[in-house]
Amino acid sequence: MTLQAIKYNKGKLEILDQLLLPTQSVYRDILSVEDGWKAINSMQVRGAPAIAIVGALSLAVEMYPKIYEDKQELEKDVEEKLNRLVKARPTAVNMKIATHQITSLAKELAYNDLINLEEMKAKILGSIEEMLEKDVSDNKSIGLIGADAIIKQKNCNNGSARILTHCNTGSLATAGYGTALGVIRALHESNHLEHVYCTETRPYMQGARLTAYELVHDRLPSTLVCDSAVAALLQHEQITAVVVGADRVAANGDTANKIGTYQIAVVAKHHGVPFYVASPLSSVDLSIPSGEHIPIEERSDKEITHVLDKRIAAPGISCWNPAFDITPASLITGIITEHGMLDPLELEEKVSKFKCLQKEIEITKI
Ligand SMILES: CSC[C@H]1O[C@H](OP(=O)(O)O)[C@H](O)[C@@H]1O
Repeated sequence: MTLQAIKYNKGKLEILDQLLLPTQSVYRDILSVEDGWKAINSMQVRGAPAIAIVGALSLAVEMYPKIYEDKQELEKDVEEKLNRLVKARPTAVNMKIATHQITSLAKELAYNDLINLEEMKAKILGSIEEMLEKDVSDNKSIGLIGADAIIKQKNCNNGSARILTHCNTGSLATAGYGTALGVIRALHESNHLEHVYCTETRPYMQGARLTAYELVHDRLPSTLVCDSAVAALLQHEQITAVVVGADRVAANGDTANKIGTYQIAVVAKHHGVPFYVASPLSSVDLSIPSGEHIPIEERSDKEITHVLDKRIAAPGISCWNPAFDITPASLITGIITEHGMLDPLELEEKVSKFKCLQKEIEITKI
């Protein structure tokens, strides 16, 4: 049975409450955009693609029973609700990109006299619901492309890879299969995975609580390490490659990802280990020229000073708790997208073409 962070069927949405994993598997009903906003902001659901999908589906849940006066009211409701959801978490770009795509569709439909209100509502709902399947399909493409590149590396002894990953990029961060964890799954499915190491990923512990949960669930040969053990791991183990996810990739290839990613990239460079970012186009933001323009979410001190609500840090100490950091393109070997492995330096040109093609395909569907 595959792990499902998101369960959706014709206007009924449930999310797996990731704050309770790995000890409890509890699904929560999402009955409104407000429920969706709270689930994203509290990190009951997290991961760049999953944030966008749950956000958009929470709008679909509201739209299903709603009777709109006219197409303009529907367009206004869509735009207002999606713009609210973008604010739930600032760094991952997927919700912003999904908002732009869905509100652009709503605008085009609102002013197309050949489309009536019910047809407009159906097309918007269809566009939102398509996100689920597309995400899984994109992740499987990313998995195959990334696994193929790693297997071809000179240091992949007898085609058997030893991978390090950070944070959670699997079925719990997406609609299924995962991005960086999708690459790991693809290596396993083709019998090319010798071992995977995952970091605990303090302070929110996505690695220890979520990635370890997925790896054990899939019975993959894996080991959990402290974030502080990464340099020693690369010093003592023959790591074939590092594969991480992305919350937002800038036009020049600089990448925002979970805090700790940058230091892993520096260590990988020092040890000559290829460092890949697995990112669907839905996480690439060409409107941001480089990493210093990506907003970095800062979270509460309590995430650092407490573990399971028990204080572990001295009262009175101040904290700095950025949830993400920026890995410069110069430290990234390749960006694995559903359309292929991209050199960070060619990202802007290639992705611009892919996004133009995607837009042309969407227009034909209207
Ligand atoms: C497949 S995107 C996963 C990406 O999102 C995570 O952040 P968070 O758990 O705070 O949503 C982390 O940066 C992962 O790489």
